[in-house]
Amino acid sequence: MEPLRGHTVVVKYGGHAMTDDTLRRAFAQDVLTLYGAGVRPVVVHGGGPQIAAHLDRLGLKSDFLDGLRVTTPETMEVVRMVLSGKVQKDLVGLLNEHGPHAVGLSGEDGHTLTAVKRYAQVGGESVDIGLVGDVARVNTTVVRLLLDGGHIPVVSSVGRGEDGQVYNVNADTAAGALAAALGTRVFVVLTDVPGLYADWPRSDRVVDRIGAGELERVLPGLNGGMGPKMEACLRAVRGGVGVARVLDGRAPHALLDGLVGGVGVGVGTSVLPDGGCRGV
Ligand SMILES: Nc1ncnc2c1ncn2[C@@H]1O[C@H](COP(=O)(O)OP(=O)(O)O)[C@@H](O)[C@H]1O
Ligand SMILES: CC(=O)N[C@@H](CCC(=O)OP(=O)(O)O)C(=O)O
Repeated sequence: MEPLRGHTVVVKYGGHAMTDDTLRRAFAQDVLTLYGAGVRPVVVHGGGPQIAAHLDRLGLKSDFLDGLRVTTPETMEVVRMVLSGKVQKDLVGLLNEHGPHAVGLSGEDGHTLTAVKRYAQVGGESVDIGLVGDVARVNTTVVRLLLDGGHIPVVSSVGRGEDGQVYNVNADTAAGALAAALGTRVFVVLTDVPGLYADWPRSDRVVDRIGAGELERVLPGLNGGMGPKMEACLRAVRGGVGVARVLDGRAPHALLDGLVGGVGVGVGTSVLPDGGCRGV
């Protein structure tokens, strides 16, 4: 952990690690261990399954295109409520069981994430998927204020457009953009697979490490949730992040084990910047 002392680490928290109670607690412990060791964690959380469950309860259907949820104004209300009002608050509560460490904010707050409408790319065509946003700009003022005040920022991936509209931003995208804006040494993405499969679905061999140039070449061929995830990693390392690590959040303490183990020890997939690894 020593190489990370005093450094900011952005962690995208999602997948199974978020729905299983034992894994949730292990994740919170890991974040607090990092914090206790002088690392400055920032958590950006997902919540796709929780949004789906709530939409279902309300009898609203939702589809995904290009790994992104088609978001009507009605869906957007649910996304905002579930992410900022439920998932974020539950996580902050868990992190604050032993002290007033974590503070929740949405990308809307303090113009942290300025969003711009994003279209899905399907078969070479741009398709309108409603109120889905990409991150056009990040304002790190509030996140830095919280970090400098000794807090753990917990950020929901909802953005505000310059048109005043609220946008649903994929959480991987939001996390990668925030990591790049903060210029962190490491960006960690917890997910439900061991890493990037080299030849999915034909094989489940995991890519140990991949350079930004190579990732850029394979990115258009990635589908499902892996597209936005790897795009976020690419954006992070191209934006100055030292290394992006995709780790299997189904393993308890994946975050701490991954960071302590370091790059290239067969844990998950590491995305390296063009000039080589500058992180752990
Ligand atoms: N090349 C690939 N490598 C790994 N997973 C892939 C790949 N292509 C598609 N996938 C799918 O992407 C999923 C991960 O994305 P997603 O479900 O959005 O994760 P999360 O919930 O962690 O954000 C995997 O469970 C897998 O089914
Ligand atoms: C545009 C878009 O797809 N937004 C996502 C936001 C939440 C998210 O990304 O959650 P996970 O990380 O758990 O998938 C959604 O509506 O599901």
